[in-house]
Amino acid sequence: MTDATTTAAPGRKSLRPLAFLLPFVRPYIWHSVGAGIALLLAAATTIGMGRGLQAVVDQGFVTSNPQLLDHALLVMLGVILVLAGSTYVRFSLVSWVGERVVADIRRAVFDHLVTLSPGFFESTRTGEVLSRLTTDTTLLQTVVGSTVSIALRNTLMLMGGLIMLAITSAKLTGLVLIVVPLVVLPIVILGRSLRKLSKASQDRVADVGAQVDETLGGIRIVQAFGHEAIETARFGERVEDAFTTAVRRIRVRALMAMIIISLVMGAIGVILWIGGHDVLAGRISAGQLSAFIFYSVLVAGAVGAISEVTGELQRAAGAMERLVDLLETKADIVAPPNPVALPTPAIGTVAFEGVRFHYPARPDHAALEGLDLTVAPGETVAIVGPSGAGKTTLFQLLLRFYDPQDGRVLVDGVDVRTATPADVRARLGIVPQEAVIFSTNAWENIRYGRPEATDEEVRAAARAAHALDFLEALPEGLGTYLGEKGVRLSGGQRQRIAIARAILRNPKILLLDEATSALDAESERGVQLALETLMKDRTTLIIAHRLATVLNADRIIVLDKGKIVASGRHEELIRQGGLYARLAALQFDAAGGTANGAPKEEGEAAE
Ligand SMILES: Nc1ncnc2c1ncn2[C@@H]1O[C@H](COP(=O)(O)OP(=O)(O)OP(=O)(O)O)[C@@H](O)[C@H]1O
Repeated sequence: MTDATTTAAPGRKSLRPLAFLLPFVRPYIWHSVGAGIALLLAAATTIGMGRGLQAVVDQGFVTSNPQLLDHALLVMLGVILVLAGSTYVRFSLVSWVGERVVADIRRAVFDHLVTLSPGFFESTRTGEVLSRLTTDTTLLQTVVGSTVSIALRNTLMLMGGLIMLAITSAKLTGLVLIVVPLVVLPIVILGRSLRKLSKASQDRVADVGAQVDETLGGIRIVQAFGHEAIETARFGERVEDAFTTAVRRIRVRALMAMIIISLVMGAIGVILWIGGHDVLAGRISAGQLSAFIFYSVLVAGAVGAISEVTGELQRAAGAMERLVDLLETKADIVAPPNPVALPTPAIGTVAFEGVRFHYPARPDHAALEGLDLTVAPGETVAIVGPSGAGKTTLFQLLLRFYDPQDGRVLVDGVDVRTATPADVRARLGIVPQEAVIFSTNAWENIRYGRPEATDEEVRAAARAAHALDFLEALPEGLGTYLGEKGVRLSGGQRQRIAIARAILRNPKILLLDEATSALDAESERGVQLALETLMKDRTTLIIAHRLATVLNADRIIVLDKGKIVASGRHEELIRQGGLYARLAALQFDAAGGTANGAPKEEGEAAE
């Protein structure tokens, strides 16, 4: 398939990425073969019609034979039936393959995307990935589902038409052949700039998508800061950019169509004039000239159609190139060839040994610097430290979203780099500061912790997380749709769902990032009780923001600039003075020691 289109269109090299479609088309080879046969049949029938026309003109009109006209009509009807039937078969098969291939590509790209490490998504905008999965794949669908077949059909018409032209009149065909390069040359030249403009145009559309994603994603902040007008103006600019780029592409495209039509039609006019003289001089028959015109129109139409779809093929080649880029992006975090099995049953130990780490985006800034930490099974370690100290980074390394540049991270005594990431993550449960809620109901959101859990287990987890009461009070109980990203829930409710999810997962090691946002006393108590249930009999690392948490911890470690600067129990550390005492005075109500331990500091999240 691809080979034929490559020969059909100029700019061979630029269409090469379309070859990556082949593995996706291969499973549906029989559909493609069927479509190919239908295509051949339709092309042959169309080409045959020229001969019929010649016969009717020469024998029907010139010899005034009405019977022959009747015959011609019957043949014509047969031809129309074959043409219609084969078009039906070709269209349905080709479109089916187009849709199927795109469905497969979308799945392949998405399947691959979810395996890429978070580092990739820091350097790639979600809007761009989104546009690749939607716009780029839709382009490919047009190509596989119609453009390729248009290009193929017209290539056949072009070749068949040229052969028939030569048979009908060698002299006139010679003239046509002089014209062809004249037509092809501008296509090649303009086609190149069209390709560049098409890519630019798609990039601008991706910008538009990215902006929508960002603005709507942060709509509350946009409105809270009164940035509507600024966002509107910025969006307006993006849209206008996309429009201007599209207009430049359209101009080149229109110019291309105009040049081609003038050249082709002009040439046909000249040929008609010469051919007309030949008929008058008796050198060829009227039927021959009719057939010649028929074939010329066919050939011109084919050249026109090919030039039309060339741009589309080139755009699709660009789209395929971008998709292949995505598909070929290697995940940074993969299982080693011979992964070490973690001990069973799980022990629940965690260790950092001389860990030095910087984020890929900031090679000059160490997020963790020679960090050593060992956590015993069942121990609760509270991590405190100023903002940016590296608390969250500890979790990211444990979950193996990144690998440290130096040192080792161990879970149950096994270096996480030597084990399968999924095995390591299966031992860990995480409750992030901002609970992630998916746009579905509570059943699905809690079951995220363990997809095979029964309804009863989900309810039990919700109960243990002190979430069952409020969930059952929703209009449709646990089946109530929670809104996109859980917008229909309060902050505390979202947290309790995240806790229920972790309870259901039942991990040996818990990673908790306490919310900084102040909750009302009732919600706070619910979350606190839920956490206590969750932490029972597990190793827990908790980024602490509440007094109750640090008071209950077996050990507190104080992190500053990626290093552990102190560790011990609350009273000890307060006695020592230093960073912890200062932090505690600021962050926890150390002096008053309120029962719920709500931080004095106001939370960042305004929800
Ligand atoms: N994805 C990232 N790319 C580059 N640098 C990062 C990234 N994430 C965090 N950092 C940097 O690494 C350092 C440690 O960040 P980390 O998120 O671990 O801090 P933290 O102690 O959890 O802070 P907070 O209490 O504010 O959440 C900071 O200096 C931060 O700017």
